[in-house]
Parts: sequence; structure tokens; C-alpha cells
Amino acid sequence: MAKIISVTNQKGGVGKTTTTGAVAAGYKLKGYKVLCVDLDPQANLSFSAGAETEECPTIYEILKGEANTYFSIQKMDSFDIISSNILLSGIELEFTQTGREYLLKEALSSVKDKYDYIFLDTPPALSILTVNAFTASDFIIIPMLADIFSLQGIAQLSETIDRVRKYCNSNVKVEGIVLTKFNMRTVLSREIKGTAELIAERLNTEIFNTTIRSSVAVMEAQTNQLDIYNYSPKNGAAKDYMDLVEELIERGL
Ligand SMILES: Nc1ncnc2c1ncn2[C@@H]1O[C@H](COP(=O)(O)OP(=O)(O)OP(=O)(O)O)[C@@H](O)[C@H]1O
Repeated sequence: MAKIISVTNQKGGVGKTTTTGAVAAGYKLKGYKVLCVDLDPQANLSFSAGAETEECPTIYEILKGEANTYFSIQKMDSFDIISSNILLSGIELEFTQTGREYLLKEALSSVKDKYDYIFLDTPPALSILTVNAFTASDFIIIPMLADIFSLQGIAQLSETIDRVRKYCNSNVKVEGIVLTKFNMRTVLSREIKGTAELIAERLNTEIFNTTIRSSVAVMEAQTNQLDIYNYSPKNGAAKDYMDLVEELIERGL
């Protein structure tokens, strides 16, 4: 039965999509069966994995009950994926029915036994899509930039997680915070790491030992629709992401 993991932070551009793709591809390289669900209407994960977003059923049709989850899965080189589409941005207004927080959990229940891991890439908002992701998840991983604005966002995220725990999914666990585009050599990054550790305590979680360094190869790999291990196996960020996968596995995830 798959472990379901949300990769989330309502702040934009912190590395949610990059982390989802690299961690998922890393698990697949380790021999696990991996599915990603792109819950971001921007569909960046779908694009970077080379998935179809127009001529096929996406998570939008699945959540609307118009497509079957299993038959909407696309098998890509790096991992299997259910892609997203810009139509998903209208979902907040379209879905007003009772129980709308559980749509994703229900949709994934039929494919949960076919995978070891299901990763959910969430949009940069604390929307109904993010609440659906937390409701369906066993674990949450929070990518965070080492800057002061990220710290402000974490407090709002914490409130949303608490609400989901109270009303929808008491079991969801915040596994940890991963610092992305991180440069240990700068004083600012080191200072923020200290503050982030305090935030992590408040979320009852930890900062992962592994930090992800900044590298142009990350964006180049996405542009070329390849995962970072295929695009540049010796790259520093590729090594960091594989270290993160190993750290997660060591933690029992
Ligand atoms: N380690 C890294 N080194 C260099 N660039 C990176 C790294 N991680 C992410 N990026 C780049 O930063 C940008 C934002 O990353 P990403 O799309 O993963 O963030 P996001 O949190 O998913 O964004 P959004 O909130 O818009 O969905 C992308 O252009 C990506 O290529």
C-alpha cells in the first residue's frame, strides 16, 4: 500500500515541483513503484516529466468524477504521473459540495495498492487543492528557501495543517523541512537555518540534514524534460536530492 506524501508550501517558487520530481525519480531509481500527482494548475511537473496535459484526462477530470484514476495515469521514464491542466484553477468555485476535501483521497484509493509511493505536488496556495492533498496524505514534506519571507509563510501553513488534522485527517505527519537553493557559505543562509529550526520545532518536525544546493542544471533538466539524475548525474543538486531520498528511506519513509 503506497505511502502518500504531499510536497507543499503556499509560497511560490520554493522548489515544490523540483523536489517532487527529483525525490520521486530518486525513489524510482532505487527500484520503488512511484506515482506523482500534479495538483498545480501551472502543470510544471507534468511539463518537466514530458507528460501530456491537453489530449488526455488530467486530475481535473478525475476530481470532477469524469475520468477513471487508473486510466488517467501516464507512464513516463522518471515516474508514473497524473498530469494537471489550467482548468484546475477554477476548482475552488466549481467544487462547493459537502465532502469536497475528500475527493483526492477517494480518487487515489483505487490505485494505492499499485504503488510504493504517491507524491502530490501542491499549488502555491492554501486552497481546496492543498487541503485535498493533506487530507489524502500520510506525510508532508516542506521545501523552504533560506529567506525571511519563507519563515512568514510557514506560520500560515502550520495553521492549515492543524485545521486539516482537526477536521479531515488526524494522522497526517509533517516529516520535515528541506532547505532548497541553499548555500551554507552565506551568513544569511546559516542564520535562517537557525530560525527555521525553531519553526520546525513549532510544527513538531525537523529540518532535514540534507540541504539542496542551487544549480543551473536543475532548470536545464526541467527544460529538457529529463530528471536531474539523467540530465547530469554528477551534478551537486542531483547528489543532494539522492542524499535526501536516502535520508527519507533511513527515517522509514
Ligand atoms: N536547487 C535549485 N537550483 C537552481 N534552481 C532551482 C533549484 N530548485 C528549483 N529551482 C528553480 O526555481 C524555480 C522554482 O522552482 P519550482 O518550480 O520547483 O518551485 P515551486 O515551489 O514548485 O513553484 P510554484 O510555487 O510556482 O509551483 C524553477 O525555475 C526551478 O527550476
